[in-house]
Amino acid sequence: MQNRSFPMNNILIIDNDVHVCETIASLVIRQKHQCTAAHTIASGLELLQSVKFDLVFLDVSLPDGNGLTFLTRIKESVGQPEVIILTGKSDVHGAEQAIQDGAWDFLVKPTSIEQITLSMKQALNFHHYKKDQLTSDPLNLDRIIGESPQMRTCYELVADAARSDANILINGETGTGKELFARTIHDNSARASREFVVVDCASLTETLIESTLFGYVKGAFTGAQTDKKGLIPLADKGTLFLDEIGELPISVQKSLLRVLQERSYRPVGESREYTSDFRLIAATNRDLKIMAAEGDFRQDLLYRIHTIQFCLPPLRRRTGDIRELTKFKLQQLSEQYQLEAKAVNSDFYEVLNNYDWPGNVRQLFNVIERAFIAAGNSETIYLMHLPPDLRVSMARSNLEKKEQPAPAEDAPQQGSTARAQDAELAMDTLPTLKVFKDETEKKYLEELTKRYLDNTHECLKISGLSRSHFYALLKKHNIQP
Ligand SMILES: Nc1ncnc2c1ncn2[C@@H]1O[C@H](COP(=O)(O)OP(=O)(O)OP(=O)(O)O)[C@@H](O)[C@H]1O
Repeated sequence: MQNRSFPMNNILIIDNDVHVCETIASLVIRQKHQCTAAHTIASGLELLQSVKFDLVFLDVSLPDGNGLTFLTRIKESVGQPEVIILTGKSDVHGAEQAIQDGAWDFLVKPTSIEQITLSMKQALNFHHYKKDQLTSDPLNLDRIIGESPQMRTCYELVADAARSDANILINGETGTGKELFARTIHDNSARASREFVVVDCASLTETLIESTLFGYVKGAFTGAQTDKKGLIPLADKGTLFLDEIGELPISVQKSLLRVLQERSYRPVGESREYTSDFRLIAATNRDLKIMAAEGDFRQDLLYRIHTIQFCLPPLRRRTGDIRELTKFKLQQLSEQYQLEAKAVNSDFYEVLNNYDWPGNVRQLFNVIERAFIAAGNSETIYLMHLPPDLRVSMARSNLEKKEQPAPAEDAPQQGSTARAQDAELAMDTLPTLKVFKDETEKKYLEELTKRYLDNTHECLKISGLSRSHFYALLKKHNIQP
């Protein structure tokens, strides 16, 4: 990104500390920008409704509320400004979370003048760069639904990713759209006319890796009755998508690293080496940094795959998108089943918004489809058309939310599971988090496969897992499907 100077920008400071406002205002004016201060959230929001701001400095502890809770509304206001959070030491965790939700930066008070100036310049550069890009070369995001600020931040990264040839790592819980985003990057890139090749890393074993990735020639081994092209040559001039890279056995990671470094391969049974010019996108729902620290993922492979990295937000953190996603799915279903469009009863969305959606968009779409089918010829979908198991867990989760203080945003579970975990956590010696997570995951899968014996389809629907991820987990925990 070039460091350009821009005509006068319009900057808003929302902070109840008059001294902070004056310091920032004098800086802003020295840079020949225009500045306004508001000392409460309410007065700041009122200004944002009618005036186009390019940048907002936002305090966290304001007299009428926590500034972070208004981040979304601020980013959605008319000027779609960048936001720099001003925070005290005690709010740093929340501020870090805000960065994931689309804030540009956070500054811990007291902050140096240099730091404020640098952050402001970078945010304004980015703001104008983004606007230029949007007008010059719009992205095709036809298949992706969502206008929440979190999603808009992801679209900006998609734009960067599509214009570059850098390796990309997409993080996100199951069903958040990692594959959809990977395809969208490919479709918007210079490689769009070539193949998008999906490699299911969960199924790559040591014995399969070479033949799957590189292909083989006839007679290379028993059963090789014809030549077979591997996935790496298929991806030549296109994109290689490594799905669920966190499930890749450590023994296989070294071979993969070599291919990624050299971009060359030799089909099994061939003597010649070939090269393949592919662009790499990897996806995972696991924290590869933690895995690398624990020795479960190669550090060198991690460096290799994450030149650009972004994290897709879970649905529960962008409930504002649920309505559009539901409408999109209903429209798709009425075309698929050739039925009249169905409307949704008014309290339907409220219930959907209050649920935690562990399986994210995939789970939401499955639930909508089940409700659509259950509604039969009815023109309206009512709450009673939602799957009973989901209604029970939604009701339970609603009740518990009312009874308990709100859990931390990234608390992994809720409801009865959380209670069971609470009991386990009462033990004298705590296990490592990894051991605890693994044990809980195993118990969940054992219960799931016990309840829905022989019904993989149902297991996938309930858990919100993809088929390959489900089987990878069964393999990991040695559970018979
Ligand atoms: N923002 C979105 N707009 C429209 N559809 C979406 C969106 N996000 C996800 N989906 C849909 O949800 C389903 C799951 O998406 P996808 O397979 O890309 O998720 P994933 O993160 O790769 O899941 P997993 O980790 O389990 O493989 C797909 O049908 C996809 O089209």
